[in-house]
Amino acid sequence: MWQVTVNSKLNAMVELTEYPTHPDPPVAPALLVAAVALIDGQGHVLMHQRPHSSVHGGLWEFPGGKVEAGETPEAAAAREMAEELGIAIDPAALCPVGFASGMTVPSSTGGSSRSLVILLYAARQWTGEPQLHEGEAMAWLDPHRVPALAMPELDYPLAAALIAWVEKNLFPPSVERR
Ligand SMILES: Nc1nc2c([nH]c(=O)n2[C@H]2C[C@H](O)[C@@H](COP(=O)(O)OP(=O)(O)OP(=O)(O)O)O2)c(=O)[nH]1
Repeated sequence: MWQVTVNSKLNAMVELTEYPTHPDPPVAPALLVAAVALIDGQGHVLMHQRPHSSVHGGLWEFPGGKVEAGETPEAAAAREMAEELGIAIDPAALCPVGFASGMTVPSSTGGSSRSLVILLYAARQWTGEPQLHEGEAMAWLDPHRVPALAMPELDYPLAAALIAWVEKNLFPPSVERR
């Protein structure tokens, strides 16, 4: 009788271990976004207003976008600068400033929310004059004014990281001022 009880408990444990009856739902990998704080000779940062038709439409952001499969975040940031602003930027000239992590807002077409990580880089060297290709507007601002903008939630910690970064003048000496 004792043996039978032990065996049935063991069987139950094996069953629980090998055949979970309530598996966790699959979790989509985090969406990785690379964004850039372009800093001009006056120490102003370029902020970009998202297209009204997009997620967070009309809010201000650091220009950038999703890292695509097979791309490094730096290469993605450089590609987005060309697509959104028409400037060429050397991925090696991007300096990491900080990151923010949260969840995406569900899309208006019904997509569900997923994990989102935004990497913020700073740059003060690029080729060409930034022009508006996709957004509603752009503006050069003292970084201390950025937190007063209407932005997606994750941009507030990114703005705080940028302010701390510029106050400490953390650009490596090799990255020359524009
Ligand atoms: N680029 C950028 N995206 C941001 C910021 N803050 C923030 O929450 N996001 C979110 C909005 C989106 O969920 C996601 C980036 O999407 P995106 O629409 O800019 O990316 P993308 O250019 O690759 O867009 P698409 O080609 O898929 O249309 O990150 C920010 O400061 N810059």
